Amino acid sequence: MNPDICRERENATFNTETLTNMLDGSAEKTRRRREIESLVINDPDFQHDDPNFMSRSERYDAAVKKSSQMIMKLRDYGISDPEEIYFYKRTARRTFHEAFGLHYTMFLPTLYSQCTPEQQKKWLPLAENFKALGTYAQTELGHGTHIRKLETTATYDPSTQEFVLNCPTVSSIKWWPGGLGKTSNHAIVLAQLYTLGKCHGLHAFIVPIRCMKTHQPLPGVTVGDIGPKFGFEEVDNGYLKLENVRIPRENMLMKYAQVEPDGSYLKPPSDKLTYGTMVFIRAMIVGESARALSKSCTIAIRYSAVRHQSELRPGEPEPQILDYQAQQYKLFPLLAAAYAFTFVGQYMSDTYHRITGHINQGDFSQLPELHALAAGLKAFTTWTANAGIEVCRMACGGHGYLCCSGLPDIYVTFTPTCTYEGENTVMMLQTARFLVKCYRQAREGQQLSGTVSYLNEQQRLQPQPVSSRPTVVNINDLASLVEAYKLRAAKLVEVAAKSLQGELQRSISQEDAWNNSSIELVRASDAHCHYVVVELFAAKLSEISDTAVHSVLNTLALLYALHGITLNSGDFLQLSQITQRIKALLVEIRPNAVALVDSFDYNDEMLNSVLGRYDGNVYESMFEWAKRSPLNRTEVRSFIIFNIIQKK
Ligand SMILES: CC(C)(COP(=O)(O)OP(=O)(O)OC[C@H]1O[C@@H](n2cnc3c(N)ncnc32)[C@H](O)[C@@H]1OP(=O)(O)O)[C@@H](O)C(=O)NCCC(=O)NCCSC(=O)CCCC(=O)O
Ligand SMILES: Cc1cc2nc3c(=O)[nH]c(=O)nc-3n(C[C@H](O)[C@H](O)[C@H](O)COP(=O)(O)OP(=O)(O)OC[C@H]3O[C@@H](n4cnc5c(N)ncnc54)[C@H](O)[C@@H]3O)c2cc1C
Repeated sequence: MNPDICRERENATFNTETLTNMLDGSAEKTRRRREIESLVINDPDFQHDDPNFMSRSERYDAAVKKSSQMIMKLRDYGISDPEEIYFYKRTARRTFHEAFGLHYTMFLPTLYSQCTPEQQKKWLPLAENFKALGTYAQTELGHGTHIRKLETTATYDPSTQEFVLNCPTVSSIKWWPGGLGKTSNHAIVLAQLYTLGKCHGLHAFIVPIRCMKTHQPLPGVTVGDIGPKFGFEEVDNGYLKLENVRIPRENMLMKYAQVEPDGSYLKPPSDKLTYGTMVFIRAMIVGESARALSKSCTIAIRYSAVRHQSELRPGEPEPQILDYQAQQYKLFPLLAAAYAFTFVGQYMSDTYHRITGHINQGDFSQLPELHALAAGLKAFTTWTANAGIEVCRMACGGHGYLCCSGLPDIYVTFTPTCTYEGENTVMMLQTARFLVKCYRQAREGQQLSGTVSYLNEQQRLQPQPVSSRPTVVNINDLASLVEAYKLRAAKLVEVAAKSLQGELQRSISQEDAWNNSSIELVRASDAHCHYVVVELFAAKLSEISDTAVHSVLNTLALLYALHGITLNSGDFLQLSQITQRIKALLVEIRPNAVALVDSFDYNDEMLNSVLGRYDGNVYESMFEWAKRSPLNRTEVRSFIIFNIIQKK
């Protein structure tokens, strides 16, 4: 064990196991998680070479093999709890995605949430036993964001009681769905529903695309892989062109909307229920932001504890780079954000399941807030985590640029979360739409609830414009900082609403007024989400009984809130002493930095990083890793070069 990293652990002021248990929910949950992870770690079937040493085809084949092995092994172990399956799979997958990913994350959830009981009886056994392997085909070449304009059509033929699926133009070709290129034999296809000559908008259909016996594309189906991407090497994101493909009427997901045998259409309680799977994934992505950022912080902070570089005081030994204030200022606010997003991810998942429980009982009243919250927090946390992973990579110097650091793979795998499942700017504008509506309701005296109730508060407190109020902040008191974030959010929502109003008074259209206020609208959503994150971090602290853990997390929460103020000082009165206070907090966190990342409890196999190894033996591991590179398997290439040189 590296002596530096041992010393770091001796200096910690709290028990990492206590914090790990808190993050897992209990000591028993930690035990069980580790037990499941060890099933993968000790399984020779999952010991393979680094995918970075493989070609794309080899990586795809290895990923499909691993997906199949996981299915068999989970059955053999009798692991069926979704959370335990997730622990098992994320340990086996490490940083990488899997070709079956969309089957689990979107195909199955869509069947669960949008099929009638009869349809579930038919499709769930097929899908749960992987006979029907599916993806979620919504995006087309011409449209990803604006789904009301998707062009694929599903036209009902009452004479045969079938839907005819068509991609009428090049721009209507389905493009991007994960697992579509080679893996899936079915797809949930989102298409414009036409029946009795009328278009009823976007609906979901189960479309067989490959033969379940031969895996060959079915008649009328053109399907394939869209080619190499920035990352996601294991995932066969694909294209799908449907030409007069007929499916039975029963293949339209009819929990909410129906087409009768004669072609008559029964409308759903809300036309946004078809969008439900996207809300689910957005809500879950918040937790993924926490995991990507916490893994990156674990790697960068452990490495910074063992890396010695430069000279702090002449004549003294080279210090650990973690002792540089500049290095602490890069990493510790991200460490604080990783903890904040971990708690927000838990809140978002709980809120999603609570509100969808009400929706399943027919109460749709909280759907707008769920959509706004999931959209905003997905955008807010992925933007922060995406930028943070790059900061962690660069904080590791040249070695951070090596694949064996794990950081390039974390980055290229995580970064599309800012685009897919709702492009982040578009998501922030969706949240803004909800906030402006709530602001107007508060102005009219309506009582708001949930995360927007502060808009009532600000109206009641003082009627004059929020933006004119002084901001007095006690920078050592988290409750006071939460108030500052609340006031900032209220102020920026008011600025955006007033911008819209001003544009409308110039008598331009609602749509142009909206577009001309987009900058304020996005900033209002960002401020709202930032307030929600700070508020939830503070609320979590009140649940912690262990004084040592409470103290270290309180320090992190203060750092997160104060650092956020310096990043947005234009919105807050710039409090000159904040920078000094931040410096003092960095010093406070320094002795606990390694223990704080240890508490995330990532085993080396999952972290997949020679820089972030638990034992800190970085250099030895890097050299061993490099020697395994395929380029080093033979000397032939240097022989070729030798020949070229001889010939000159
Ligand atoms: C941007 C919008 C939301 C706009 O939708 P629209 O129908 O044009 O609605 P609008 O006129 O803006 O607003 C009308 C109204 O619809 C509401 N609404 C919008 N979306 C939802 C929802 N999901 N749940 C509940 N309500 C929703 C809005 O809040 C509006 O409500 P309001 O009228 O203001 O009361 C939509 O086009 C959209 O969601 N675009 C993003 C598409 C997307 O997320 N694609 C993901 C494809 S799958 C994928 O990427 C997989 C990733 C891979 C992986 O996970 O591994
Ligand atoms: C790795 C990956 C996996 C994917 N997997 C799937 C999948 O499994 N299934 C699936 O159906 N799709 C999938 N997608 C597609 C993904 O959902 C879309 O790419 C995403 O929804 C963004 O849509 P777009 O590509 O059309 O971007 P665009 O909307 O064209 O975005 C381009 C720019 O236009 C801006 N813009 C667009 N509309 C507005 C607006 N109203 N106001 C302001 N600015 C706007 C955006 O902010 C952005 O800056 C995947 C994509 C990726 C990268």
